Amino acid sequence: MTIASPSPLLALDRITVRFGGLVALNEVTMAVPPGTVVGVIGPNGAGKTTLFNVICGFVRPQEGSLHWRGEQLRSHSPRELAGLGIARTLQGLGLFAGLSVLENVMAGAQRHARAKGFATIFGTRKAAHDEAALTDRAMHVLRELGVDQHAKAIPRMLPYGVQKRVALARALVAEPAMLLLDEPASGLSAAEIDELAGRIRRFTETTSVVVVEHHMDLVMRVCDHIVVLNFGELIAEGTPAEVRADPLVTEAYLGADTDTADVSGARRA
Ligand SMILES: Nc1ncnc2c1ncn2[C@@H]1O[C@H](COP(=O)(O)OP(=O)(O)OP(=O)(O)O)[C@@H](O)[C@H]1O
Repeated sequence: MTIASPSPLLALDRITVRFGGLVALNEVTMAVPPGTVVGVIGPNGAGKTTLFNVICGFVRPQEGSLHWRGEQLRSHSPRELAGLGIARTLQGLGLFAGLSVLENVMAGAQRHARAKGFATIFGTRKAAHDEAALTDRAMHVLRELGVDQHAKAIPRMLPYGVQKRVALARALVAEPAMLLLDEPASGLSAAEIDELAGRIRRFTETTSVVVVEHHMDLVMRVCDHIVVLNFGELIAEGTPAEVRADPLVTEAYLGADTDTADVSGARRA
């Protein structure tokens, strides 16, 4: 498969974002075909988060266009993502502190239900039925991610890796056509990253995934296609093997001050 496959779910065409005089993204073009994992990588300040925010509708590009399922998104907002079939996890976990794990995940499902127009009217028999269905669905996703035993817990009392899975469950419960993951590996142990890699590959049975990630090992293992940004420019793209072999990519990472500068994809101890 190549990125030029017909009918991508999401297509970005020459997206340019400027913050004052700074060009955070310069004519970046990329596509996300159905059933694929697309990675966005690049050194610090390359424009990854800005790209993620453009897709989410947090940042409006000055130039260029986005198409979702062939239709142009002119001024979508983050609130409209669920209705489009897009779910996201953010760098911060973004879990509701006062809600249990199950309630957090149900909040994700309710956002989806509202977006689909199944408004819940509390106190009716239908509402009780909807509530039960949402609970079932939320429990099912928690079970799939191996954290259902924590359903009644308050998230902050749980290990960070478990909280990350809860945040993932909250995104997945909406049954998105596309899942946006911002640094899903950050703060996880090597064993947890292994598990996450397997899980992301399994997601492609039902959803496309866009992953913005510093952790090179994860990106190289899970992505079908990788887009490399540097100073807002798309400097390389291709399969993990192509990106790994691209001298421009190595050059961009040289001097990068993080331990993620190794683009060989070799696992670090
Ligand atoms: N709201 C903003 N206002 C001004 N400049 C911004 C804003 N957001 C990002 N930038 C700048 O745009 C450039 C790209 O930033 P961005 O956060 O997208 O990079 P990144 O690749 O996600 O970096 P990192 O890996 O460090 O998170 C940087 O120079 C950053 O300082």
